Amino acid sequence: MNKLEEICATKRDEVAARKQDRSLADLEANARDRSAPRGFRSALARAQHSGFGLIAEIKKASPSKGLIREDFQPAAHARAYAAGGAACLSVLTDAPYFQGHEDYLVEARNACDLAVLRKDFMVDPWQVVESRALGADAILIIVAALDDGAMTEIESAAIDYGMDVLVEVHDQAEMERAFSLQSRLIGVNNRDLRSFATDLATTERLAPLAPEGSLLVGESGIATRADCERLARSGVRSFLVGESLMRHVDVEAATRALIGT
Ligand SMILES: O=P(O)(O)OC[C@@H](O)[C@@H](O)c1c[nH]c2ccccc12
Repeated sequence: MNKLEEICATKRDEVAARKQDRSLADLEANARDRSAPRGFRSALARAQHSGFGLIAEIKKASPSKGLIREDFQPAAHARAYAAGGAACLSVLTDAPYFQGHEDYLVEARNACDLAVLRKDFMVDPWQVVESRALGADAILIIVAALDDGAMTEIESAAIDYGMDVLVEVHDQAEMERAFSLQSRLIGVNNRDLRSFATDLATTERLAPLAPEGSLLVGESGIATRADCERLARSGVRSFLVGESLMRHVDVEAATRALIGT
């Protein structure tokens, strides 16, 4: 079993346990009661029209690096990212591998007016309803983690709630599978979730293979403005950045230095 399969197996158990505590009807009522999602894709499109679109990630720890940030304060990080010019946020909610929590998403979203992606491993449409009930504006679909049927079902649930979907691919075969989805918001993960090796050339190689009209996001291993400029040369003007920003003492200044003009 590779790491991604292991994470997804753990997630399936977690979701089965959560389903015991929270009825779908209650979650649905909660999700429907919320005001409309904040536009995630539209915020990126706007930002990358005149500069770079940044999805700034709130990430406490990762399986490959362990604890990234000691003084972890989701609300303060969210405000610093917003002040530094991020277009949207991503918040890790997976606990076993990333030390994330749903509360971090709620705290971050309440602290600013940016649209927020729930960064977790979606294996069941039930999690989409849960995500909307928490307030998430967008979800992630990791193509490598799902078969075509599950991928489509999860996407349909998100569209049903008016949420945006970031479709994550890591190789050509996954990019080809992404064509069968409706979302044209495609993230190319430079990190191989099976080995955790990171290479920015992944985005350069896959960007030209994306469906017509896609908004592309370069994900993982991006640390400097030069990295953003490098990826922009292959037509990618939006980025998902976590660790390198989280490690700075002054997160707002680091955000501005990464994408500011
Ligand atoms: O911290 P980095 O190297 O800037 O990467 C951010 C983000 O791309 C990464 O956290 C990520 C990309 N896809 C994922 C899927 C699950 C968990 C995490 C991720």
